[in-house]
Amino acid sequence: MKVQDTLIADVKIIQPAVFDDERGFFLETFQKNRYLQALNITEDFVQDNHSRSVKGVLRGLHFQRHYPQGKLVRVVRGEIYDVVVDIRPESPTYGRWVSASLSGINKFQLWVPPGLAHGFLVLSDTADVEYKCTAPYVAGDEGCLLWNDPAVGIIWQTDQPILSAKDQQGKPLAELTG
Ligand SMILES: Cc1cn([C@H]2C[C@H](O)[C@@H](COP(=O)(O)OP(=O)(O)O[C@H]3O[C@@H](C)C(=O)[C@@H](O)[C@H]3O)O2)c(=O)[nH]c1=O
Repeated sequence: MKVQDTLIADVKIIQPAVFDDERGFFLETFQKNRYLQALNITEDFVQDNHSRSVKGVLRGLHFQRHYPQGKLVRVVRGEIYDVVVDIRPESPTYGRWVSASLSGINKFQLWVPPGLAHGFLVLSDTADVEYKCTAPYVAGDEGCLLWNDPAVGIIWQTDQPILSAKDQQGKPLAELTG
């Protein structure tokens, strides 16, 4: 596998080794020792998630305040524009964002370290997204950064995404702390 750095030091794009043959393909989507070492992950994964969304859905930008989750994200079918925002006030890249195109075709993965905000826009007719988390979901601990906060300036590929009621109430970066 190849691990690509991004401008947020801890956020990595992973290109797994894919073995194609006449039957189809095979890949390892996680292997504990290799991934923990390559991504500098110190915690175990304790939860796996799967969501399906239709084209134009934007989920995010989510984080948990007291129980931050590291997330290893991949797309089984379809394509997403996956985005991470550094919301750690003490970080040298505070307020910066990075993106990656993840699809069932490229099989790329994105490592989102604990404490950052994560979200994605669905580019294909539907997208099945699976991700491993280093901490369990804690309802009520969730925070939501406003997807189009001008202070962050994410370049999305739509200006009218389909949002949940919760995600329409996301907060600007400046209001997340305190
Ligand atoms: C995230 C989550 C949701 N749920 C429930 C709560 C709710 O009834 C329903 C849908 O929840 P949400 O609308 O929060 O789902 P969703 O918008 O897909 O939330 C996810 O978005 C992406 C971008 C992330 O990074 C994830 O960590 C998570 O926050 O599923 C769980 O039971 N466990 C979970 O881990």
